[in-house]
Amino acid sequence: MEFPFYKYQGTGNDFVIIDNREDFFPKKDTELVAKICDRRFGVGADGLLLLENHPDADFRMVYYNSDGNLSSMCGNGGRCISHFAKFLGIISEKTTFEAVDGMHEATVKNDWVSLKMNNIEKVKVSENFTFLNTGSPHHVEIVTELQDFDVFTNGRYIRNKTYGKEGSNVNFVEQNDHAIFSVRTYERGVEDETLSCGTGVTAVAIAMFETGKTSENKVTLKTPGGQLQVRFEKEGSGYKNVFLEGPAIQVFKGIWK
Ligand SMILES: N[C@@H](CCC[C@H](N)C(=O)O)C(=O)O
Repeated sequence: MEFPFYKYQGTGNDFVIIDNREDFFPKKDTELVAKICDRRFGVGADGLLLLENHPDADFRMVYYNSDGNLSSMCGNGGRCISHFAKFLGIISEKTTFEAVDGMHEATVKNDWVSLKMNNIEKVKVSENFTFLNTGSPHHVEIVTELQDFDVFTNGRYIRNKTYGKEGSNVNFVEQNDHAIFSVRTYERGVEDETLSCGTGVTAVAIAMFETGKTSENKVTLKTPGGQLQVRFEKEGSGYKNVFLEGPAIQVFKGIWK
């Protein structure tokens, strides 16, 4: 099977995106998705996204992790696929699309994408960490000397030990200033550190607000792949109007053979 694909990156979180409006892609072929995402035998990516038709929205986003399995929401993927929809001419500046966690709105201005995330209902604060679901599950833990921290070993341990079979993404954080945090993330389904995670930095911003590390509701998150912004409003015990903002870049187009 031969088909075109596009390579995208959003702060170094990289994706293969396929225009599947004609429904040709074998969606249950886990091995094919994993092979396309393989960095030696395939294109190489943290995940694969399908853009599909939707009866009431501009499009549907289908997200696979690089292990080939369908997963929960991907924030950077949502920003990249919105940029791709504009590139295809499906939308102009604003879009509404459906992902696995429901409807999302996004605004695309050149290579900058603002994505509205779902409301966050519950934030679980424990002594050493915070856990919340921003479309995907996230463990957030403050560490010292983040630059030298062993994200792979500690992230994998926490992912398996604390969260069992389902697992969780694991974010390690260091505060740089009142509303600036550095973040490194171990991603479930990639089973490695990625250069950035959109639902992860969203979780970090809210966890830092919830635990009083910042009183700002607009937070800058520095990841190894670049900088993202998250803004939000607190409502009761949850959060609404949560926006993830940053660059989304089309890197190249190719043909899968
Ligand atoms: N990179 C993503 C998160 C993708 C989902 C995650 N790997 C999971 O399975 O929970 C992002 O930008 O949010």
